[in-house]
Amino acid sequence: MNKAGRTGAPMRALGAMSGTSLDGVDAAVVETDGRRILGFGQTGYRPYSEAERAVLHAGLGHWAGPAAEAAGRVVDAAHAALLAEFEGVDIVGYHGQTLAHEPKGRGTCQVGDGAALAEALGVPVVWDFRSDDVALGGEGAPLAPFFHFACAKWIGATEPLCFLNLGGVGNITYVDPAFEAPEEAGALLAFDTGPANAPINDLMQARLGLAMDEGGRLAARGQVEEGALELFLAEPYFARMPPKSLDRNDFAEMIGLVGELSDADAVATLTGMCAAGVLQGMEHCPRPPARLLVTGGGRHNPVLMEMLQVALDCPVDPVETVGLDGDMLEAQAFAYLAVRVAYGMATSCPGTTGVRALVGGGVLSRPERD
Ligand SMILES: Nc1ncnc2c1ncn2[C@@H]1O[C@H](COP(=O)(O)OP(=O)(O)OP(=O)(O)O)[C@@H](O)[C@H]1O
Ligand SMILES: CC(=O)N[C@H]1[C@@H]2OC[C@@H](O2)[C@@H](O)[C@@H]1O[C@H](C)C(=O)O
Repeated sequence: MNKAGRTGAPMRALGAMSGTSLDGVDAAVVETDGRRILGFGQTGYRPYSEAERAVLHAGLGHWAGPAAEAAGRVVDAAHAALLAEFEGVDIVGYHGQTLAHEPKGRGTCQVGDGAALAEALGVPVVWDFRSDDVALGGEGAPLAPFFHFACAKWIGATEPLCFLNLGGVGNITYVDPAFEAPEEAGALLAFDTGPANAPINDLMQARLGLAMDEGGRLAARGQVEEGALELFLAEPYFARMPPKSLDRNDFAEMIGLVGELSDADAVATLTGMCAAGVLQGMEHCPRPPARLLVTGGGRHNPVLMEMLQVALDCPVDPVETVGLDGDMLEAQAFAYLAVRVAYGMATSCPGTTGVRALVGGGVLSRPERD
């Protein structure tokens, strides 16, 4: 930890994310003063075993109780093992695993014990990033947008652009880099676009015993079923104005919409639904973005990328095109956000989560022996 705790002093922050795909833990170092990105550092990945993934799956939708506690133990152990490989870290941002998310209802639930991780690593840990935002009337997600703003500055963007994350769920951030700071009104607009890879993975698993549609190869052989796509787009979520957010399984019944289709047509249609949600969402951008930069595993799916590119006037590229790491952007985001929390800076605002005021969410736990 930066012992002085002086706002503005650069820190070496380590962020860790266990995403909705339940594939594993990503970890990455960012050097930052909480405003600017000063550099990127070491990255790491620790996949969950089949048995661990089953425990996490069983925990989805649970807010407490044995299933949630078992998931928490898996998440804590995987993070403790992976993060111990990193040296010279001042602070850790520990997102944990979202088990349930109902911002306008029961709240939001990420398992992972930051206080225990701080003890295990001997480093201060920021965790429980989303609860304060939800308590203040926000969606609690997405939280990466403040980091996307810093990324836009880092790549020297001068025109408005969008970052699109295609994980289990999709989320988009419109950034206007003409603003000085992310919390200024108009600098950011962000929201979840709809389901992304989660329904594709779930269908591949259920029908073929495969984890994903690798390279979009099955979707490439199928046709999008327009009737199912229309029913999907009639979901009230798409008519709602942003900001708005989703739980991983909010659209689980979509698999039913493609239940009668062949494997190839079903996966093509789910892929089309993911793209359609993004395209629908982009209509909310205050100005047409100069480009769409795609992060998350969906950028490896050429069928999905092509569906976006043919429908949009601006270039659609993976974030690697501008020197960013699309496998690590979310982990880097929570490294960056941890420093902001430690310095008492905002991590969300009305444009990103719909919260009424600026919020600096997150709990800071220091180890006893710090
Ligand atoms: N080569 C590939 N071809 C097709 N799809 C891929 C490929 N690689 C990854 N994916 C998809 O991306 C998913 C992983 O994406 P990612 O790691 O961004 O998700 P996540 O971070 O867990 O989710 P979220 O951002 O919603 O929390 C995989 O489960 C798979 O569906
Ligand atoms: C509640 C929750 O965990 N939401 C995740 C999820 O995964 C993608 C999308 O839905 C996004 O809203 C969010 O994660 C990213 C990291 C975020 O908060 O920006």
